[in-house]
Amino acid sequence: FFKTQTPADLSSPAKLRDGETFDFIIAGGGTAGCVLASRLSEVPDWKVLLLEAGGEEPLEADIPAFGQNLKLSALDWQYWTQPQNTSCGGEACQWPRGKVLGGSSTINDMIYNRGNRLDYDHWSDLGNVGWDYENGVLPYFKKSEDNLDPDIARDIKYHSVGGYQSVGRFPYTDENVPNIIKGFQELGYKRVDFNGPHVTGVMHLQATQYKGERRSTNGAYLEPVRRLRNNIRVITNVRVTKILIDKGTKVAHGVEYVGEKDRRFRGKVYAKNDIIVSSGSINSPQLLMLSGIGPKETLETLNIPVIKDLKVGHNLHDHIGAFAVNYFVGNSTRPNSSRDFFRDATLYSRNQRTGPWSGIGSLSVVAYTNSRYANKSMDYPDIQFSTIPSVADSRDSGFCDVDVAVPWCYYNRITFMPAVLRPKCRGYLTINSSDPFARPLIYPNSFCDHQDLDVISDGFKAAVKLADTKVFKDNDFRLDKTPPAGCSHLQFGTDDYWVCAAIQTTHSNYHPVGTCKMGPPTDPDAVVDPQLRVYGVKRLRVIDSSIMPVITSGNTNAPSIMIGEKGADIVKKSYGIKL
Ligand SMILES: Cc1cc2nc3c(=O)[nH]c(=O)nc-3n(C[C@H](O)[C@H](O)[C@H](O)COP(=O)(O)OP(=O)(O)OC[C@H]3O[C@@H](n4cnc5c(N)ncnc54)[C@H](O)[C@@H]3O)c2cc1C
Repeated sequence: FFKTQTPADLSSPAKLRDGETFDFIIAGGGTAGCVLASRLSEVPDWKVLLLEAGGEEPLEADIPAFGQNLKLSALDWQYWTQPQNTSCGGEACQWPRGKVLGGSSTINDMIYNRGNRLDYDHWSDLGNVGWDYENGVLPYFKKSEDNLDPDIARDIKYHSVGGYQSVGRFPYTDENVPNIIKGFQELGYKRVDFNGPHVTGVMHLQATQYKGERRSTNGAYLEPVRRLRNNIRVITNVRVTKILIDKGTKVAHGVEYVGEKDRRFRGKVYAKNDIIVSSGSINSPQLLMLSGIGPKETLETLNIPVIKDLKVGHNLHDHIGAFAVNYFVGNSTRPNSSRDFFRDATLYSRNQRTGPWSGIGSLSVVAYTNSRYANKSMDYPDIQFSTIPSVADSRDSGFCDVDVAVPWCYYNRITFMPAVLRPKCRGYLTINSSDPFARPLIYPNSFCDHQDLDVISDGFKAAVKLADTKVFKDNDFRLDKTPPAGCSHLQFGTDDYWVCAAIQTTHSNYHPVGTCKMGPPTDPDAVVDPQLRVYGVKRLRVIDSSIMPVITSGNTNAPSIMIGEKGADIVKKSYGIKL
């Protein structure tokens, strides 16, 4: 599935000539990289090169319900963590990352969530001048946004129309979605727009989509401009393997690249202005380390000459969830026959992107609540629920003979997955080879601190309460009390049971951040300053999700778009461009 690429895409590296010079080089065409390429190329005098290891975005990635099939496909770097005994039952956890134009915004679940205003005020309090909510980041969320839902867009303090990134509710909603929302409401959750003034509560979420099709940042920012502007070059299937930095002056002046499919294809390109690393939270730190920027001990062991000793790869954290609370759904949305399936295919393809394929099933609901540690008076919840659809018995799914996952829209079970929004634990990632094609080693250290287990346990308990609501009973949502492997000796619902279930069924929310931490000069762990410049190296910046000093309290795609937007203005300003 998703293995095909066009001949033009595969031959893209040949369009790059060894030794060429540009004004800016961006390493990585993901969420932030596409935003940057689009915004920097607004300056007609600047020649911008975007290098992306993956290929062009395939049409299949546009279908919302098919998101599950993108994981472990050729569009995914297919990372796995190192096994640790406090998570994923002691096994490696799956950490997908987009390897395609648009990066993770091309394979993600499209949930549009900016996080909490207090997250950004905290960044600012840490010394990151200019990154507070009201004046520092809200203007950039709004600059990017083209909100399609009039009931949300009318709140012009928080929302806007006319930006590159379309945001709105999916055209299709199945009958379970309003019932799930009602269930949360019965428990006292308020209906909110969590991208607006109030966060704690439940929302029929908005997504990075346009009329039933995914809008990655490639589709939103790059596609509309790349063929109209002759000062932007986009090269796919090329991996940046090293940043070229003068050892004496410590000035970054170019990059080495290697063809992703044909490694004989290689060369160097140069930048008159900045090199911008936008390779994401796993690959950005890897690229810096390969280039001599990182922990001295690591680099010396691998005989990589040290340019700058920095805590690259540290401060790794993510929203950690677990699959411990599942409900069978009375109103199964599975197709009864192949005829139903083809009806849905026709609705989607011929009927202007309508029908079940134009949505993501129960995943359209997000709710926020507080654990015992959160201050309830602050509207700063520390638990987020995702409502993940699945087929209870995939052998009975009608898809068993096909090598694809069941689309999100067909399900008879929902996992109410709480995620720890502000984890105490920090992990790290490192390299054990100077080969740029070797995989970095990821140590998330999830649930290393008991407080994180307490928070998720409070989330499980809150999710179980839904079973008592009238709407869940009336609609035959049945709590599945089957214990996860390794927990059957414990009584369902006890504290020990929840701790066991968290460790056995750990699930990343796919939001790793923090590995090239932004911080003031006084922060010994900082890799970039608040202008996103790498400490100790000139003309080198990191602009992507890896710079977050502390993870935002929500999904991380919208914040990565904001970082791209704000980063572009920071760069423009530093070169005297009037904004
Ligand atoms: C499966 C999945 C589901 C998710 N669901 C959601 C969701 O619903 N909502 C949400 O808000 N967030 C979601 N996220 C998280 C969100 O998408 C990411 O936080 C965000 O996309 C990160 O943006 P980025 O620019 O930092 O990195 P990325 O978007 O990952 O971009 C990095 C890019 O750099 C390229 N690259 C890497 N190394 C090199 C190299 N050496 N040379 C050249 N190119 C390179 C990569 O191929 C990639 O295109 C999800 C993520 C995943 C993986």
